[in-house]
Amino acid sequence: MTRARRQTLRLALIGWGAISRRIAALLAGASDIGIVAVGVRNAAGAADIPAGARLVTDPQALAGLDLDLVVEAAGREAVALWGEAALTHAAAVAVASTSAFCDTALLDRLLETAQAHGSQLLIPPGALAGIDGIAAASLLPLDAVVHRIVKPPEAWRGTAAEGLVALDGLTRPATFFSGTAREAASRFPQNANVAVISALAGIGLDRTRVELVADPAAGGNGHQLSVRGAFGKLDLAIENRPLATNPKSSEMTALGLVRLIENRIRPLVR
Ligand SMILES: NC(=O)C1=CN([C@@H]2O[C@H](COP(=O)(O)OP(=O)(O)OC[C@H]3O[C@@H](n4cnc5c(N)ncnc54)[C@H](OP(=O)(O)O)[C@@H]3O)[C@@H](O)[C@H]2O)C=CC1
Ligand SMILES: O=C([O-])CC(=O)C(=O)O
Repeated sequence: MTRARRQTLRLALIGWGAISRRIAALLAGASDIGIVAVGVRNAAGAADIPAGARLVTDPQALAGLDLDLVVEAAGREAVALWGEAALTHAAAVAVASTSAFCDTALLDRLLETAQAHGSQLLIPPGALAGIDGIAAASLLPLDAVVHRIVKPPEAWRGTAAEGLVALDGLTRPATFFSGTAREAASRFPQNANVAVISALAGIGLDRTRVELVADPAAGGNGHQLSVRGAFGKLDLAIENRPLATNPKSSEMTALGLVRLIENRIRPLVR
């Protein structure tokens, strides 16, 4: 028997900002992946979507597009607005704005929709590396997960950090927040989506500890993860180059999403 695998993955992107544009640029030469729709809330800023893609502003317009995958890279509110329609009309939905999952009722509702429609909600690694290791380790009891996020002061501008630390004129690293992953992602939805990713891979939103640091000497957006448990010890550090068009978001987030997209269609999953 020959299994049928599609020749071309039918992909929709929700949001046409820094991450979606980077994904589209990285996939430009991929003949086996077609961006068939881009979902926006304001069509005015989306004149340059990929040729052949349909511009949609209503989540219900995802119906009838025969989608294999929807990738959300729009913002926390967009997950509630687009999530259920996407899980109804596509085989899988990957969410970048994972801070939305601090709302447990929303996550439960999306999982019910996925269950009802035979689709899957995918949590990409975001700006992180090593999430596969944490998720595997969590099959045995975990004692502690600590996630330290270190970014240059400009990455924290326009966020609640401004009320906690004087970002201008910092000469040393300043740890301005220490708390649970749920608190971190709720209060810093543009900078701490990753806290939800490490938390859902490991010991959950209320047991994962997060520290947020503004460091004038930081060469990029850094993530330091420390995991302890019955599996052993995991320590990792990654320093990501920010996206040129959004210093809050890392290049790695787009790269991780491209890997996820390719793995949905390529014969070799890596
Ligand atoms: N998981 C992770 O590790 C990471 C997650 N992120 C998250 O990914 C998301 C995208 O990041 P990035 O591309 O850098 O952000 P940008 O701000 O560059 O782009 C977001 C885009 O989404 C659009 N948008 C906002 N709301 C909606 C909506 N309801 N429907 C459709 N489009 C909408 C905005 O359009 P406009 O405002 O013009 O309407 C904007 O063009 C953010 O939530 C960010 O916090 C980022 C980095 C890492
Ligand atoms: O890109 C990063 O370093 C992480 C990020 O912005 C987020 O989690 O929202």
